[in-house]
Amino acid sequence: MAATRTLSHTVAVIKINNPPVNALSTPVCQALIKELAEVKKDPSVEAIVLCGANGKFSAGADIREFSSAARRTVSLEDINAEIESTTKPVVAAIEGVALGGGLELALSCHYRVAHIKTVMGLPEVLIGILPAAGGTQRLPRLIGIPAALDIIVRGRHVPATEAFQLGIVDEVVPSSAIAAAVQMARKVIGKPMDSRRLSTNAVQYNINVDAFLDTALEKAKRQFRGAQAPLACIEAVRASAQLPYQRGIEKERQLFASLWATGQPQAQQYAFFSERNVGKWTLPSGERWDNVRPCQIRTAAVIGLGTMGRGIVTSLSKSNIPVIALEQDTKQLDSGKKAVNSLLEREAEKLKKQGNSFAEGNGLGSVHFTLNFEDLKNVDLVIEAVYENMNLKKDIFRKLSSIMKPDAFLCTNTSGLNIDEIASVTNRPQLVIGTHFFSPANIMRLLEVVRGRHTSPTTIATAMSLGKMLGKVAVLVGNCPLFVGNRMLGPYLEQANYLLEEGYYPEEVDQALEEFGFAMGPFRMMDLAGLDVGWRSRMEKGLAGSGVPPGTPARQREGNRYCPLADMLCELGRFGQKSGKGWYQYEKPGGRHAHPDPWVRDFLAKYRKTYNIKQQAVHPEQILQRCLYALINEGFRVLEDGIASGPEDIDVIYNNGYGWPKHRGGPMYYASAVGLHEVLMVLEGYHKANPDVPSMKPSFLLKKLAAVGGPPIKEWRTQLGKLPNKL
Ligand SMILES: CCCCCCCC/C=C\C=C\CC(=O)SCCNC(=O)CCNC(=O)[C@H](O)C(C)(C)COP(=O)(O)OP(=O)(O)OC[C@H]1O[C@@H](n2cnc3c(N)ncnc32)[C@H](O)[C@@H]1OP(=O)(O)O
Repeated sequence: MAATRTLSHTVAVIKINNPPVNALSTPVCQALIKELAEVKKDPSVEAIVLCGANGKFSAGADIREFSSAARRTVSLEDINAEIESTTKPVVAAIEGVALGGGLELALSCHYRVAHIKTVMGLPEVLIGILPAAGGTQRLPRLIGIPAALDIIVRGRHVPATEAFQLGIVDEVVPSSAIAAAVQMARKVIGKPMDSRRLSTNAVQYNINVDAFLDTALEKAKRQFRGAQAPLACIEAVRASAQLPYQRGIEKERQLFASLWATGQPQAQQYAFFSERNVGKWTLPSGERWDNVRPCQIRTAAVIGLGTMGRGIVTSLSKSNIPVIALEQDTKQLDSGKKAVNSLLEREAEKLKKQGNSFAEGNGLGSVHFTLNFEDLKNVDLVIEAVYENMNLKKDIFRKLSSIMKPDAFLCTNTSGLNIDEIASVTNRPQLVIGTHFFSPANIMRLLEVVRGRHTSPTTIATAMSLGKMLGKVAVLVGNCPLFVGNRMLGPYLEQANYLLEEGYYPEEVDQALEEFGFAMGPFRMMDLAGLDVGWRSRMEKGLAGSGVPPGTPARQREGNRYCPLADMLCELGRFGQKSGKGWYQYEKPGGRHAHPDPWVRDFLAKYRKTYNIKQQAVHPEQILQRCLYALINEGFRVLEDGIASGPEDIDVIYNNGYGWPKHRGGPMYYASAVGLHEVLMVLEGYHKANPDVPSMKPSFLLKKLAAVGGPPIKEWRTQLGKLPNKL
């Protein structure tokens, strides 16, 4: 039953029932219409309470229906209008979540009562659309333009206490919201309701709305880089102030239709479901997320309090897991402790602003700092987060192996080293796993969980469940050099470097990719990460520095093209932000504002002259194709090698760890949207002209998928089924 009805004295309680989140699917809407019609004409009913089953009001429209062949036959706004015009008072009893269409439904009720732990909001912008069931018109009428705009454009979840302060709900209760709503309904029977019908009110404001919204629009264009939904949200809110309600609704609908035509909602909704699907991992042996039980992690330890370790400690502590943080000497321990404390204070501040606080015994109090490995012996799980050096990591794992209790999980936060080699020095390779966090680890949502050859299904389940506890999106990947995200970054950065050789400047390449929607272009990103990191690794591999065999041409390694520009910068001490100079110049070492550097222009001009390279004209389209198709091609190789279980996994990794614009779905989704044939043609053309760049040789899988007509992304798995799976 999509909705049920009971009677409490003269109050009818209509309950939405559509597990797991009471989405307002077509059957739910039909049931609501039926129940409403019946209670309206039932003389024994004097008031109505609307609520959701299983402690959740509603997570809004059923997103799956948006793209399904069966188009909605019922408009949510028509139901809302029906509720609002009812002469019997309607009270929403909000528990758990009231999101999107769920909150819009509640806004059409005459009163709202919320349980104190509820969150509500209009998060449609995060799936590429705008609230299209009257939300953009009713919310500004209730709480004013600035507050409504903030909620709609950011799509943020508003806690019940804040919702009460803003006037979204009339009452917040610590116990049953349904019981409180029934009480309220009985109180308001017979009271005048005109002012409670939001659509009949005018928006109140004492600001210059146009100027305010124009500023918001400019800011959103900069902040959301090409995403259309935030801009449409602002225009819809403008309509609430300028137009009568009904015309505002028409505008809302028009904006929705234009957004849909951009293709961005489809990409963002694909990203939404991909994020949920990556948690449903399956191993070739048949073990899966739903048949392997994770172990409970009651205590954890982190080794190394550098940038990554500090973030990981904070993340664990924020999730109420007591942590032991270990460093090798007092100086590093003290500086790590100071940094962790300051991060935790910031987290506590954020929670305070949201009306929450750390529960007693959690947060700061749960971190114990130590120099002594023996202190770790009883924890359930340890995460090693020292710098990337195989010998150092092996030493630590040897030690852990002898100290830790036999069933403790040993995780390594490497960003690309071999998990099997690390596991090989332990007495429990089945309990060793890679947990690759992204910096800053207390903020970035991605966690690559890397399975080694001997890692057990229980260890995988535990690491994946830990990711969820930390509020991260955990993606299971196989063990290969650099895993998935960093491996794909290699060819992307390689092309960015080649573009500099050929005549482009760092700021031009960055600009093209930032306009595409990346949070940061490749050169800004390299400056932030530190150019010395890659340099050291290239030296270790004999590609740079004294390890290069004598007589090797400067722009060649092992017969292939090589760009030595980054090595040359490092030799000059230009390591990026940390040294105040890299691909850009900064106000000081550690400075964060990148300025184009005339020195770099001069350096590139001399370099081109030395190697007789003719400078080419700048084509932003070429920058995109070269960098993005190189990345995508490597993504296909990752799939071919069975390192990720599907294109969605890669897309989730890029959306959440590498600043890929979500409104473009992810690199593999983007390839399918551009057309696999088009991607293949560009790669083929480039590779024919540049056979010394092997990373641009079209992958077997791309060719195969293009040959069968470039099927939609959801059908790629049929081809993948025939390939090896290294998970
Ligand atoms: C031309 C096209 C025509 C289209 C016409 C449309 C007309 C438009 C009219 C009205 C528009 C209304 C706008 C909306 O309401 S859009 C929906 C807005 N709501 C959201 O964005 C909320 C999304 N959900 C969440 O944020 C979370 O799921 C949350 C509710 C907070 C619960 O989180 P959590 O407890 O972590 O659980 P999961 O995220 O794993 O979700 C559990 C399962 O539920 C599925 N789910 C969640 N929300 C929806 C939804 N709104 N519709 C469908 N399914 C949903 C989710 O996928 C999980 O499923 P599974 O277990 O199978 O993985």
